[in-house]
Amino acid sequence: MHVPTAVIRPQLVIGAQAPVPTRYGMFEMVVFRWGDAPDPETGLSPDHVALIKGDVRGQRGVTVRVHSECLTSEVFGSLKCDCREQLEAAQEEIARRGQGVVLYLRQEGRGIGLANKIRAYGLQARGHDTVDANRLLGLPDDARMYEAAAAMIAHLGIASIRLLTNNPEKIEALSKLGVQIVSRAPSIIQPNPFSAPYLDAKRRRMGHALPSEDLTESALGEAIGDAE
Ligand SMILES: Nc1nc2c(ncn2[C@@H]2O[C@H](COP(=O)(O)OP(=O)(O)OP(=O)(O)O)[C@@H](O)[C@H]2O)c(=O)[nH]1
Repeated sequence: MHVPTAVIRPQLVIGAQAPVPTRYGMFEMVVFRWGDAPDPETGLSPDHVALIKGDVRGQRGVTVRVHSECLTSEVFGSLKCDCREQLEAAQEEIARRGQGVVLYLRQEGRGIGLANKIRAYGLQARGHDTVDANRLLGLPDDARMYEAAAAMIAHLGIASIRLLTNNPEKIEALSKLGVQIVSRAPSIIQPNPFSAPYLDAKRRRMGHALPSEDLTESALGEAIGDAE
């Protein structure tokens, strides 16, 4: 699918496009530039990515994963969260269906930036959960914005989406921005002993639609079982 180079809105510009072979098959990668320059406070890059499979223009119910950057898991293999596995599962599913889009948004650490996220990890290492760690730093629980995602969906001409997410705020934010969401599909990753407290906090404190069992106990139980 060719996406014409254009200044779409004052804030959104298509920078580049090329096919990229991935371990899940071939995707078309389109880079969108959002805003003029990295935020001087956070250093956040305005470059977002659409990883496209198949023809999505004018299509309804296109499978879309709106995914926020997580350097720790996606580059370094951190086990503290489910981000990397969610991204991989989305690519895998989209490849299997032969149609869909991953929108990869450069808003690390739920929008607080990498340094703040690592500060928050320092507090989590001392027993605070993901929400309290942000608050102790004087930062919002979730600082993400989805204007760029909505503009990218509009530019790709996608009529409506089937969104892969467990996060009700993501659904609400995208809907408010005019994205037509026809259905939601869960993105459930089996917890490991390090991610279990984080997934549990996402469920209890951030309202994510995750299994209601005590994830910490079950993951720790499994890990203990494995070690025996
Ligand atoms: N501040 C903070 N950010 C985190 C932590 N763990 C992961 N993240 C960030 O959380 C974000 C997760 O993004 P997504 O997977 O797109 O969204 P989500 O809110 O988990 O919702 P889903 O669509 O259900 O996956 C990424 O930006 C990660 O970098 C943490 O402990 N603290």
